[in-house]
Amino acid sequence: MEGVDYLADERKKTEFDVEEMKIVWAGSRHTFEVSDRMAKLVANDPVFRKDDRVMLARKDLFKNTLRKATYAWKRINELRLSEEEASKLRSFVDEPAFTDLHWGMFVPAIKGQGTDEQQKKWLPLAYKMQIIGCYAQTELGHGSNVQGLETTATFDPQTDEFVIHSPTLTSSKWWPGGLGKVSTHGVVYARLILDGQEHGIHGFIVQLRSLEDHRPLPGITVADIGMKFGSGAYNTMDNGLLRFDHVRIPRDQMLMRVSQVTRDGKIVQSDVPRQLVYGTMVYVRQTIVQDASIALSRAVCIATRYSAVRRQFGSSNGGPETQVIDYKTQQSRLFPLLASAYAFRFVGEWLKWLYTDVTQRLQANDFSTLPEAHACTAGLKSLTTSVTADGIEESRKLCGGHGYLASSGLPELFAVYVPACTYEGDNTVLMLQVARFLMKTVSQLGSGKPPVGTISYMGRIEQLMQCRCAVKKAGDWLNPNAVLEAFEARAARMSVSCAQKLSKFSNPEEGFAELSADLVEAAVAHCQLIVVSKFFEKLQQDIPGKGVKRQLEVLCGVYSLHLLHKHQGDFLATSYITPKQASLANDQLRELYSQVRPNAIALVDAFNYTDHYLGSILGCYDGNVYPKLYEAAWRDPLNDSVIPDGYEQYIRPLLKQQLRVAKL
Ligand SMILES: CCCCCCCCCCCCCCCCCCCC(=O)SCCNC(=O)CCNC(=O)[C@H](O)C(C)(C)COP(=O)(O)OP(=O)(O)OC[C@H]1O[C@@H](n2cnc3c(N)ncnc32)[C@H](O)[C@@H]1OP(=O)(O)O
Ligand SMILES: Cc1cc2nc3c(=O)[nH]c(=O)nc-3n(C[C@H](O)[C@H](O)[C@H](O)COP(=O)(O)OP(=O)(O)OC[C@H]3O[C@@H](n4cnc5c(N)ncnc54)[C@H](O)[C@@H]3O)c2cc1C
Repeated sequence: MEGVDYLADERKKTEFDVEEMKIVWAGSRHTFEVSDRMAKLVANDPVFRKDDRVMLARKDLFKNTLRKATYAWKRINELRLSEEEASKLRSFVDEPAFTDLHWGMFVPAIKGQGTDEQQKKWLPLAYKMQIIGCYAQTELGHGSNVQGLETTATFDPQTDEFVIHSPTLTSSKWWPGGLGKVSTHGVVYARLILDGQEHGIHGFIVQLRSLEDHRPLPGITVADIGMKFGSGAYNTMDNGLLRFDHVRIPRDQMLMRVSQVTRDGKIVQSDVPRQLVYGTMVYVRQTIVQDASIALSRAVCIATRYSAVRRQFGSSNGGPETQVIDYKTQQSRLFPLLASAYAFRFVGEWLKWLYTDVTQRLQANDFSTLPEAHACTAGLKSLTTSVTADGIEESRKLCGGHGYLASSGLPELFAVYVPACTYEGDNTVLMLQVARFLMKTVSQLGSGKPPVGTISYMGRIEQLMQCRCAVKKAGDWLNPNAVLEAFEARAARMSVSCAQKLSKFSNPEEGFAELSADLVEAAVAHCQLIVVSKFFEKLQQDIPGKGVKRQLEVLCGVYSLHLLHKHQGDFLATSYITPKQASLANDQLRELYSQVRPNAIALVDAFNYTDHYLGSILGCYDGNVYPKLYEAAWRDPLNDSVIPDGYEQYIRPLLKQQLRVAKL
């Protein structure tokens, strides 16, 4: 029935101010208002419809994305939207497109690695989209190992140019988004060669296609790499391959903030550390952490609303069956994901602050916090995307059979999201970077340089190695200090244990390789500690609104205690807690689930997602799931006719043949 809210009874149970929670989720009233306005603008514009997307073949899918992306750009200009509004609008269009890489990597690469003059030349063109750019780093043979890239940029002093070349098949650029069919330019990463000497990997702005007729420029071979995981999904994006045959570019198209090449072919290193060539990746990893909370909250919103609508078993005297959300098993799978979405939102907010802070310091030539920023962005990108990808799949299972329907929105969300575990750094490779940072920190303890920031707990290493958990009853696990000490002791002890094992190897690199699985576990423990501690820090802030802070405390408890329960092997093995204390943590966790239950629908309403953005019948705001599923089935092209295409050709002859067999 039109206009009836089937979740109204659920919403009546709410114990907190949802409108205020929306502000907390958005980050500020201003961000909430911008988001809300942009989401509605997209939802109310028929050009941005997306319910037909899963039916489209690749070429139509791609053209459809071009249409939407260019229409979005037209609206951005017509409405004179700010950068913040434009970026929100693009995200609510909710379709991976070349514009993600243009705005998300090409522009930041020029901003971060270009000199002032280079920025002055290229950014205005990019801002007006008079050129469209991509980020061309990965090659067919090398992705994770950036130092192993094979594309060369050889300086020719005769002509004052670089010659960009792909010497082997494996040096072909492979994967860059937007490259396949759209980009006119790319920031291309290549080995710098000066007078026969190699000088590491650097970024170069290379024009790829003509601005007149879009044909590849001489010496350039470029194409799409082909279909990817899932139908629809990420196939809206033209990930590309690219080969260079001695392509010449002017010397001033090498991005020269980190190192400069002079007219006579000499390299001059600025004070800036060489790792800044990787700066765009640090920036993007930070944005990916923010995206993780969005993707996870979408899945959780769908699974929570549907779990309140769906009923199975437990009917007595002909009354309604039990809502599946009331099953403790459903709660123990769903509520930790709900809590994780909030936890990732807050750690993402903090990481954005950390990134802004490190950027300002870099501008003032203070490079001291760069290693921590690298470790935090790498580790949190890895942790949050892994949990989110698994969480989307778990949400699909939480919706039973209907979760497998495309109209649930979950299969497409999963297919679009899951490469986040790989792009911008494979998650294991990134955790190993965190492990290196941890081992370096442990090795420097006692050197007089106290660890700071997220690693400062290591400064209390002696206390953390010896302390024992003081919890005596379940309620003691609600004490933030008890929880924090548990996570700190676990992380510190796992790192120290790895460091001790490493010290037994005469070759540290061999030791690192041999112990890498343990090192990844220590890095995960460290990253989980960061998320838990940033959640607690959020709770220290002034949070207005009836019951809002209380709900967040409950979610923080769920987040930390479900981790403690899941990883109790770590906590027990490092002897910080006893089996009894582990069991008390689980008792407290169950109690917290009961506190989440009446607020579950309101907690996902606080994400403020429009039905358009969610793109899910199971997650629709009014909970009127069954009629919508029934109607959607009839819209499938297969139901255009009662007798399917192919009946005469295949089904009828088959049935006849079976008759003949039966007669024999
Ligand atoms: C329903 C439908 C819609 C649903 C929508 C849902 C929403 C989803 C959002 C969708 C968004 C879509 C957007 C998609 C965008 C995709 C973009 C993807 C782009 C890419 O993938 S670009 C390519 C990225 N490539 C990588 O990340 C490569 C990974 N490898 C590396 O980073 C390095 O090579 C590695 C692993 C760090 C090793 O480098 P190496 O030089 O060998 O380094 P060492 O280990 O020797 O370390 C040397 C030294 O440097 C320090 N270091 C390393 N990296 C950095 C850094 N980045 N910053 C600072 N310092 C760094 C390292 O710690 C070492 O320091 P020491 O002090 O120990 O010497
Ligand atoms: C959808 C998508 C979009 C992308 N967009 C872009 C783009 O716009 N621009 C761009 O330049 N690139 C892009 N990429 C490429 C992406 O950045 C790389 O695929 C990614 O960095 C992983 O590198 P790889 O493919 O070489 O993986 P590999 O390194 O080959 O990984 C394979 C396996 O080896 C393991 N492994 C590798 N090294 C180690 C190690 N040292 N120790 C232990 N295990 C290891 C990994 O954990 C993994 O299990 C994109 C990729 C995808 C999937």
